[in-house]
Amino acid sequence: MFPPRPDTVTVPARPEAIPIAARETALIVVDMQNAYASEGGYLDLAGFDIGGAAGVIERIKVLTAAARAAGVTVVYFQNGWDADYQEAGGPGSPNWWKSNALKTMREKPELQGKLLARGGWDYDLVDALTPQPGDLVIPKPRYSAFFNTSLDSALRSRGIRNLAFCGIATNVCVESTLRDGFFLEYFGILLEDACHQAGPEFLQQATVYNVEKFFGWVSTTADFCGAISQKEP
Ligand SMILES: NC(=O)N/C=C\C(=O)O
Repeated sequence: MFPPRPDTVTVPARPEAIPIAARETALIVVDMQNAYASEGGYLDLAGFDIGGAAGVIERIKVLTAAARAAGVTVVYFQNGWDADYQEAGGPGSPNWWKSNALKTMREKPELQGKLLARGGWDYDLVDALTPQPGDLVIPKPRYSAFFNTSLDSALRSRGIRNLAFCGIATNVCVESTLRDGFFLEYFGILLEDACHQAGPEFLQQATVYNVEKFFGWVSTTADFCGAISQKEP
């Protein structure tokens, strides 16, 4: 049990409820780009099932509205690189070997320049999730948003200590960023029904287990929105 704090609301979560203050909390919307959530985007073209994306978009709409109303900072990530893929790294980077977007473009040269390139449709956030004034949009070149980005400074300068995660993919960029946040002393909350995995369903369960047991807390859209909508005492 956390010691009681007078200025917090309590988010129902596993393994235990977690107290948060809205002004010390960010809703982290991971990579809700056409690449990850739209038919014809990178994940779809690379053969991943994006069937869960539509439901995730609907829940993120609810989360972002509740967060803004409660004074929780909304942060959108956009994953990808410059149009010439300099930032993706060449064969000297493990990213060049492991990125399924880069591999797909090497296998299908007609896609070259189309996947995850800044300025293109694949890189854009889905139309249904448009950042509003006051939201932050942070580009990121690797799975973890703490690497080579302004994220840590942006959070620390605002006094943010708690990160509630939604988006795609649970087992890649969501988990990578939540884990790195743990090492930087951020409290990570995975909103399990507002995330979707890249790959088989057991990967969603694996991340949920990892977070609940080792790296943070697991909650839901309804429980998080219910908690932040209460007035802090
Ligand atoms: N946003 C993500 O979780 N991305 C996963 C894979 C990739 O970007 O290749």
